[in-house]
Amino acid sequence: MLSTQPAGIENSGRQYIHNANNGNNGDAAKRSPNQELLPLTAGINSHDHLEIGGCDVTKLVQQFGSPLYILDEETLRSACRQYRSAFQNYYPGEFQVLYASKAWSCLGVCAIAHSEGLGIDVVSGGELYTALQAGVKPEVIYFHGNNKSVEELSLAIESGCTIVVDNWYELKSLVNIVETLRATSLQQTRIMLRLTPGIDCHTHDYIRTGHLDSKFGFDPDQIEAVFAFIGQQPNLTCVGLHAHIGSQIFERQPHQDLAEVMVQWMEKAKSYGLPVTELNLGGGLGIRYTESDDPPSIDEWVQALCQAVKAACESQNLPLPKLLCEPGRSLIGTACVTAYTIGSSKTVPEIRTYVAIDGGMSDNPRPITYQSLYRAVVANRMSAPVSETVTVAGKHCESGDILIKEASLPQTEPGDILVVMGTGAYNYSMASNYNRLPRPAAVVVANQEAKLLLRRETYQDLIRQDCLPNSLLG
Ligand SMILES: Cc1ncc(COP(=O)(O)O)c(C=O)c1O
Ligand SMILES: N[C@@H](CCCC[NH3+])C(=O)O
Repeated sequence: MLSTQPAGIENSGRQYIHNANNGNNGDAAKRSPNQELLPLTAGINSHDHLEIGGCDVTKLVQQFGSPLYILDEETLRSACRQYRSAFQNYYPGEFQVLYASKAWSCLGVCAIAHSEGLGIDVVSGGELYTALQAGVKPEVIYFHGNNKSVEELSLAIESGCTIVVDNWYELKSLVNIVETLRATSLQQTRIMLRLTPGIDCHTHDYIRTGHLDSKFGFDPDQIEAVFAFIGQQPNLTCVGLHAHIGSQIFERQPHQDLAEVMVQWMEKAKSYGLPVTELNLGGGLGIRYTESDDPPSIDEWVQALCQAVKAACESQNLPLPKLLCEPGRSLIGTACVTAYTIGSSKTVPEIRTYVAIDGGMSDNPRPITYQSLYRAVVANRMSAPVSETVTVAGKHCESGDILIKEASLPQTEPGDILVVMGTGAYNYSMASNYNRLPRPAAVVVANQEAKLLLRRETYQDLIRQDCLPNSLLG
């Protein structure tokens, strides 16, 4: 077995692998994954290679190919446990943590989250199907979305999951569908209502959702009419209210404000006779993508949320609701890295050096979409001194296909393995086949073993859906 140095060692002058500055580097269970750059099990082995889950990253690439998503099971499980234990510590009522599977929906990830006692937030028929196929119980699946189709709503009703109703159009369609389905079988359908709370937060415009000018949810001026309407529906049980204000948030105040506003709406819903007992305050806790990112820990975030809900309920004299939250990024973001192989490079004198990798915007569209920042290390020479600032470019036919504009790296050469950190959330799930690149494989690593989570796509996969009418053949 290879000997391993802890990844938290101070590594000055070398590649940046020092994890969070929270003083807990030795004890993985206490480190909040969202405050780290690398997965909790990251280390350097005696070959000077990056190791994750006891697996040499360079060898994983040899075995499974490149690019490769590498998911550290311990980091994901630890984040799930930290969410649940924080609720146990700070919330005297019932609670349920959901994994927002939009961050990365696949069978293995849903199965891990579910095995840790988490439910699943889904936002499409495809995500719902994936969660069900992973063995997730419908009682802990919550179905979101601002334009669910009739087919999706029917699937949701038949599965028995809870539907988070987003707007009037959906509510009225739901009433009709439930009525039709009821002729054949059917219990009451559990719904929650998504409200637009009018709360702002500091994050990228595209990932803010709780401000008034948002496509999601019922506006405050519609809510009472919605409560009255639902009160008349014999087949729908409105069990609670939901709001989500945005993603990659480092402040705690917006969620505290949200708790206060939502508890007031709970009280109002009750005054219309709705049996609301559940309150879902969404996700949104940010993660550390670069050294300057400083999110609160999972524990701190949950504590703030719980205290705000308790205080609001006390002041309104309301019983504590069953409290739900639905984080995505802070559960899985840091648990995964992407390993690429370095190929060509190009120096534009006095401007920059481009170093190209064998993936790019198709496996990680976040930099081109949100100007997101990432950090990387050369995994096959971990103690090589950092000596240059280069621009890491993808291989797509697109000038904006730049993964990292200014990466501090040792001198690189073709064949080096570049590991980009923090790629667990919204990478695979937003991946595409642009330029007909096959999507990479993903492995889950633990205890020196790597198992396939997603097979690498083949060229055959790329044309699987293509049709070639005879009339087009010459
Ligand atoms: C409704 C809803 N819930 C949960 C999430 C998960 O957010 P995050 O990944 O920031 O925790 C999102 C994404 O922003 C969302 O839109
Ligand atoms: N896709 C976004 C997050 C959106 C969250 C969903 N509402 C990101 O990559 O940051």
